[in-house]
Amino acid sequence: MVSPAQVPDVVLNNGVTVPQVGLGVFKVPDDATQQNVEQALESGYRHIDTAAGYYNEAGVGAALRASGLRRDEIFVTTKLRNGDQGYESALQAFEDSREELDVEVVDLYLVHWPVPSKDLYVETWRAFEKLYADGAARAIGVSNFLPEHLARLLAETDVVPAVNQIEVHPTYQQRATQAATRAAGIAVEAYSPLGRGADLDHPAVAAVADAHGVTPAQAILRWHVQSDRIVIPKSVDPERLATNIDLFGFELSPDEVAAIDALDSDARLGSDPATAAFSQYPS
Ligand SMILES: NC(=O)C1=CN([C@@H]2O[C@H](COP(=O)(O)OP(=O)(O)OC[C@H]3O[C@@H](n4cnc5c(N)ncnc54)[C@H](OP(=O)(O)O)[C@@H]3O)[C@@H](O)[C@H]2O)C=CC1
Ligand SMILES: O=C(O)C(=O)[C@@H](O)[C@H](O)C(=O)CO
Repeated sequence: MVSPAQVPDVVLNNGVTVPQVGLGVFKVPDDATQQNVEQALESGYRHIDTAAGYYNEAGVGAALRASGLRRDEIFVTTKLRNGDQGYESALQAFEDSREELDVEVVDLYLVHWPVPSKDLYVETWRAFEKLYADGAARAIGVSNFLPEHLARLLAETDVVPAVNQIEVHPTYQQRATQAATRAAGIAVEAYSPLGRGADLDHPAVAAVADAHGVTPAQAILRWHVQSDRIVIPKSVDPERLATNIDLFGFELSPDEVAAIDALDSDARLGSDPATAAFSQYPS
């Protein structure tokens, strides 16, 4: 087990701190989520990333209650479903998430996707600003926001997002979006940080992993950590779960970081934020 104290905190632009490595639970069925999160907490994780659209917030909440840890020892992120964008509907959806999670306060609440075709993300952000002002969310942020979406939010609203959670892995690095995010003082959080497993077999990754006697996943996750990104790998395998956070006993050289940087090849795995418009309600 990694001691939670070994995992560095990232200080967000409002002073709230978040453990740099967290557990993502996308695609973990609700009835398996409690066990997954409990195992993660035992392995040293203190940061969990879920979403209303993952339909497993209740499992996360059950693990929080069963853990015996104080609520303020675990950082919980959840996200607004695309179909709930809009001022009143976002406020109601937040209440629903709070109930599912069984928490008073959400640590980080994200607008899951911009859905520009609906043109509701500015109005939605106003609701997020209210939740933040009320203290119901300790930090508010966005996900899948491209530079143009960030620019509009910055121009038309008051609270600068604390986080932009975007797809980043060795073969898809979104450098322009990372740069625009950081330029606005917003932390970059990498989702699908292992390329959903697809980047693990790359020979350049294997070479770095072999040099340090670690797994390819550890090599990639250490690359994220040294590149100042918050990172939220998913694993339901207890051994992989444990090693994915065991990143603080080795360090990549600048050449090794550069070797992984060089794998960028525009290999997006997820949806395109410029056009994605799915509602995230079960069909
Ligand atoms: N905001 C957004 O739009 C999005 C957010 N996310 C968030 O990011 C999180 C992580 O992204 P995700 O897409 O799940 O992909 P990841 O890059 O985290 O990859 C997960 C896959 O890699 C496997 N894996 C994990 N660790 C290892 C390891 N050490 N060795 C070999 N295989 C491994 C997992 O299998 P196994 O479980 O069997 O170990 C799973 O198949 C999500 O769970 C979610 O919280 C993800 C997508 C979009
Ligand atoms: O995992 C997420 O957080 C996502 O938003 C997406 O992966 C989404 O749910 C999806 O699968 C779109 O194709």
